[in-house]
Amino acid sequence: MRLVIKYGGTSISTAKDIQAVAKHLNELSKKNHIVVVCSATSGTTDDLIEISESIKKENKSKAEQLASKITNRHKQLAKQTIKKSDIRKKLLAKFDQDFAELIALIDGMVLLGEVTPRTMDYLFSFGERLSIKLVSSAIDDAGKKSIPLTGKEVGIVTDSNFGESKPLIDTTRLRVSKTIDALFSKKTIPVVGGFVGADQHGHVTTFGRGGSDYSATIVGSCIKADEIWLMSEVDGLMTADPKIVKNAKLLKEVSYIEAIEMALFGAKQIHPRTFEPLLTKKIPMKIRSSFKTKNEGTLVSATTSSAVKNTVKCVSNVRNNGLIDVQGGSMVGTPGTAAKIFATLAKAGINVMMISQNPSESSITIVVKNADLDKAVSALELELLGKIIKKLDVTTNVAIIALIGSGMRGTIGVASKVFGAIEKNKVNVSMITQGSSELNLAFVVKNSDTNAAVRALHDEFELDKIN
Ligand SMILES: Nc1ncnc2c1ncn2[C@@H]1O[C@H](COP(=O)(O)OP(=O)(O)O)[C@@H](O)[C@H]1O
Ligand SMILES: N[C@@H](CC(=O)OP(=O)(O)O)C(=O)O
Repeated sequence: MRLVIKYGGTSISTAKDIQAVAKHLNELSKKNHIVVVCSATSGTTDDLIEISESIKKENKSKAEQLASKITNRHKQLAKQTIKKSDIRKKLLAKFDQDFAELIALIDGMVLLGEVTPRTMDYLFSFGERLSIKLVSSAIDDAGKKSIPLTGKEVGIVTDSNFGESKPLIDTTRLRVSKTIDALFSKKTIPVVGGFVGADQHGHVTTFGRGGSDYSATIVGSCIKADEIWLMSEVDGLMTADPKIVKNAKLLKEVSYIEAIEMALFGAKQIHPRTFEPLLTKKIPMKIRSSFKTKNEGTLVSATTSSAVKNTVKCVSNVRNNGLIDVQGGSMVGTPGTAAKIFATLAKAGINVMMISQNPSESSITIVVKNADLDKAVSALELELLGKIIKKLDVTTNVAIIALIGSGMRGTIGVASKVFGAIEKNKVNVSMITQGSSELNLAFVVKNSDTNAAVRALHDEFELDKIN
């Protein structure tokens, strides 16, 4: 089989885990052609983001401090993970080159006072540059031939939308399949850095947070993989975040459309575009535990043969959003109002997570990420306030709670069950929507009510008894 196996940061953050991953890959490579895709080690991308924040605040010493934290963590991991001294020495020497470049980059950014989306993507790419070398060296150490490749080196070509790029899929397919086929014929295991690509001019780009999942499916579709596995600390897709609901159950099978809804509403922090490359080729994906390798995890495919007849399969949540209530008398019966609002937000590059319009048409409520709130409000204020909009009310720190499951389609009484359970828990709901496909029912609560709402719904729909 041709397999693409992606490891999240949580699977490659201790020497013991990296050694276990290398051993597992060694076994798998005896019968399969494998491509490994790695995220940065846990916390590294967050540290790199903090470096960019420190540079913006002209705090160079904080940025350098964070860079040495990353350096020390990786050197320590290299020393603990790699047993053969020649492999370890080579790895440490390569790390030294990367660290020198990271410090030079910080110097340059501070000197120019330049923290543009392009320089940020270049900075953020260091996490995966380091992790692929570590994992590839561990595979060599375990006795197999391997090579680390950044997204750019493997041939992932994207547009120049830094921070949220998309692949130019035909160019990417040509380049990636050529690189990987050549390595397969030399029995070398490619370890590809997730999250990162490069535009047509060779400038490093990223896919946005969680983007390594997307890298795995892009590579998988380019090489016509038989299966793609996403390995992480959890057993698979669960009926709710196991960190919130202790008795959350593993979902054995879900369809692509259900998985897309789950990703959009925060389940397992999967990148929302992850499933796109799989839809036409119908490549099955498994979401599995990197620690319990015998477990099958969750199968995500075009159809589910599953016996799971539950109306609802998952209660997911996305915290840290902002709610904007757009009001204005002249919006009533004025065609094109909603279009103008969304065009304004789209022009400002804002991703709208949820929308609802009050039946009297006098207000439209929009949910965006907290991080986009400032930009969204100022765009609406500049372009539309005093014209079609009379007033903007803003609430920060809200969470979206979503119930997901294709069985909800046409099922009567789901909403009343939901709001009955929520009311019993004294949680206040500020906005409700149902997707036209009836695959989800989503509503907004205060961040601080998230756990109570998720647990109440998990109990109400008896998801701990899902089969
Ligand atoms: N429905 C869900 N099923 C499984 N995990 C979930 C779900 N919702 C949230 N999670 C969380 O997703 C996390 C795993 O995703 P992620 O952090 O992306 O892993 P990695 O970095 O290893 O790829 C877990 O820590 C888990 O708490
Ligand atoms: N390192 C990137 C990409 C990624 O996908 O990470 P993870 O698989 O650990 O969520 C991030 O933190 O966003």
